[in-house]
Amino acid sequence: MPSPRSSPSRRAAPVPSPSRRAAPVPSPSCAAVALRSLLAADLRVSRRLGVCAGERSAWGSARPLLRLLEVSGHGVPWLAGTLYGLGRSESPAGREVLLNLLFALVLDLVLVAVVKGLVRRRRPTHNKMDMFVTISVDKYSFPSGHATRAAMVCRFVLHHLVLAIPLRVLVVLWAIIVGISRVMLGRHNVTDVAFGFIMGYMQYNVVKYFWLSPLNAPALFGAWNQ
Ligand SMILES: CC(C)=CCC/C(C)=C/CC/C(C)=C/COP(=O)(O)O
Repeated sequence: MPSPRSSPSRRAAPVPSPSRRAAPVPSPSCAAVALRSLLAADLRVSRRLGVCAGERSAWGSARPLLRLLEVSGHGVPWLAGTLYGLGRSESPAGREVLLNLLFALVLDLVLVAVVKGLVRRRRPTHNKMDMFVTISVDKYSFPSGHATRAAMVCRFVLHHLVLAIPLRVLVVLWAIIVGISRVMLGRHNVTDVAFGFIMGYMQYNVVKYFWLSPLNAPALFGAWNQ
């Protein structure tokens, strides 16, 4: 007669030899716990604020307006507008500013793509991926490219265009609203936008440091000014 199989519960547990005992699991550091709590709160708050994430969301009827704002901070219209301005500009000073704006916009696209590719944070699950023209890294959400561009362009415009105070206020408001709309549309979490604003603000410092002028890039301007 075959002998009955012993059930797993009846089997004697193997006793690990002292040398093979599992190493104690280190408890997470305070910083790791704080970061995890911040990210959990970020997800919770961002989901609540995503009131225009879909047509059926609480403020779904405002979605077309926010999508218009999305286009206003998108890379394509900014690049196209700057190239168009460069082609039409007749003053050397205007060309210098526009050439540096072009440099700033390309720098922004590259830096955002690098950080998105390194961090690889997925967009919020409530986001509907119906964005106007995206590149592969745009499946990731950290940082918000719209927030970096809005903050950088805002600083650029305030430094290089002579504008009346109401217009200056409007430029700042536009940048802030573009950032907020990213969370309302469900495209981003709050931390993506907050970091995007900081990164865009600092990117302008890079543009200022490497400012292209006829003195440091004579070949670039010489060909043009002939
Ligand atoms: C010439 C060339 C490669 C242009 C690329 C312009 C382009 C597709 C930019 C992407 C803009 C975009 C969808 C950024 C994503 O913004 P988030 O705020 O959603 O991160």
